[in-house]
Amino acid sequence: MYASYKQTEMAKAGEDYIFKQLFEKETSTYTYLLADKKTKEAVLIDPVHETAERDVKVVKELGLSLKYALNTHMHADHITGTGELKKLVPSVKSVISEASGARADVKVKDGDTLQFGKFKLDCRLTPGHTAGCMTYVWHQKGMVFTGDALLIRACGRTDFQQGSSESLYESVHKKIFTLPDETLVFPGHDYKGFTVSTVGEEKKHNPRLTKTLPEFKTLMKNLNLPYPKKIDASLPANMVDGLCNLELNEKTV
Ligand SMILES: N[C@@H](CCC(=O)N[C@@H](CSS)C(=O)NCC(=O)O)C(=O)O
Repeated sequence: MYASYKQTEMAKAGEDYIFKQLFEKETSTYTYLLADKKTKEAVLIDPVHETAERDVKVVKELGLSLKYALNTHMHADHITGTGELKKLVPSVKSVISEASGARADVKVKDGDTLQFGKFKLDCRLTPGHTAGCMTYVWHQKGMVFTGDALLIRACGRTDFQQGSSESLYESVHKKIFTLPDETLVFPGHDYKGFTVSTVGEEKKHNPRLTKTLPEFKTLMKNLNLPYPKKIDASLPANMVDGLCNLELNEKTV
């Protein structure tokens, strides 16, 4: 039984935070908005270029101040919205892992934290889908944003961008499955209509990650997925925050 989106929405009512799961239909991508209700500081995780204006509208309607726009990794299927967001809200800082090799205002490493209001996101490097995949853990609210490392009842493919099924298996088992079972899992995509899972559910029912490592490696080798339709445009654009002409203030935290 899945923890439902409604349940997540209900959990926030009357509390100290805002959480929204937003969807981009063409590439089935989830963008997440998290905010401190009191200080109004907010972050977006995995915004998409085409829906950046929608995201800014929501941020403004809720009276929030967008501090960071985070990428979990260098996406191959869509252009990130972080560059477009920086145009619309110039104070926003884009974030990606240092290991991704991509440009951003803030480059994070394993163990770094990102603060918004009284809240913190813990950065956990989870390579495998790409070498620079970062999972963001919101311990205070028992949520984890897994990007494409762990999908609901699936996981990210490992056949390009320095993908490695062995690394992915280790990343998920050591960095995600070690979180408390009740932790809500919010992935970067869903292609089947799922919105949220839990660590406990995925540990028990994920048809890929419950296999042994040799079985997992064989399974991943034989996925035979077609390349994402937008890969040729996405990879070069995402090296530079989704745009080619932005001033970036690169730094590490
Ligand atoms: N058809 C989509 C791409 C679908 C795809 O390959 N998704 C990736 C994540 S985005 S690179 C993936 O890892 N999928 C795993 C799976 O099991 O589906 C498109 O053309 O954009």
